[in-house]
Amino acid sequence: MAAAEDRGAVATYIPPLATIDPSRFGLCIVTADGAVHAAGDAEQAFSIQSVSKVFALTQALGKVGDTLWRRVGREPSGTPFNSIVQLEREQGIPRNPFINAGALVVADINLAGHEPRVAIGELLRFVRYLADDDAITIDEAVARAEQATGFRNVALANYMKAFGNIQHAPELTLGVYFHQCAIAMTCRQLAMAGRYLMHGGLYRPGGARVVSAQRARRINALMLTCGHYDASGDFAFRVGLPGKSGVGGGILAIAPGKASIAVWSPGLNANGNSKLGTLALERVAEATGWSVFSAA
Ligand SMILES: NC(=O)CC[C@H](N)C(=O)O
Repeated sequence: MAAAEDRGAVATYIPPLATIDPSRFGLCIVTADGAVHAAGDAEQAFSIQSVSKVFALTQALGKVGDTLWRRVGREPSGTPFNSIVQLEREQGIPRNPFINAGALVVADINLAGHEPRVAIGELLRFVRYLADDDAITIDEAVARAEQATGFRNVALANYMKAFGNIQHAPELTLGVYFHQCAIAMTCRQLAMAGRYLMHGGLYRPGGARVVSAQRARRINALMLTCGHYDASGDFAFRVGLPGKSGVGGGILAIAPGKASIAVWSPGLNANGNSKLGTLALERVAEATGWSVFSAA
């Protein structure tokens, strides 16, 4: 197949991300039988950014169950990841847990009256467990940079606080959010961490239950409909898999019952999703027939 020339542009609004080499590309596929297929820079750690919203949502649902949906919607937003416009009309209830506003409410739920480091530590332990890898860390430089430059997120948190949908001091909730975005993982670690979503909520076939089958199904549904913001429709059209992107250039995609796939290429398209990563997933889905809309 032809090599893709245009890799998109790296995110520059978070300064450390601006320095990442756009020519990097990694792919890892963990299939249902546990086999791991890695290619390119699959062992290189990158900032998972908004991919963390999947794990944070799973953690928050574990804490408060379906009462979470009183504070966060389940509809695609049709707006960019950092948009504020719907919040005024919709009384501070974000459309879904994968736009920044929704992820901030999820972070507020995970904070649960503790110090931010408690919630962060809990999420990091959860991700390490899912990936079966204690080497996963948080990139403090990225977290600090987001804290220093994340004015839109500060605005979102304060705006929702005014509606009563942020319960802690906004700076504490933001601290949780910025640190979860700064988790660094390799494609291998990310694909491993996504296994519970391919196995109907199980750690591995016959293994421990991470979430109920219903919850895994619902998280996958949200990834399909909302995981790529205002490009979620296009991602479903081209790839046909539940997926969650991040501005670090990573995407986690799930083929239920078949595979957990992580791809990383730092160059982004206009919607802030990995350009080459999306193309790679499109080709993987085409070659394997894994689209959830396939007849097979
Ligand atoms: N889409 C993303 O990955 C955005 C995450 C980033 N930390 C932000 O809040 O802006």
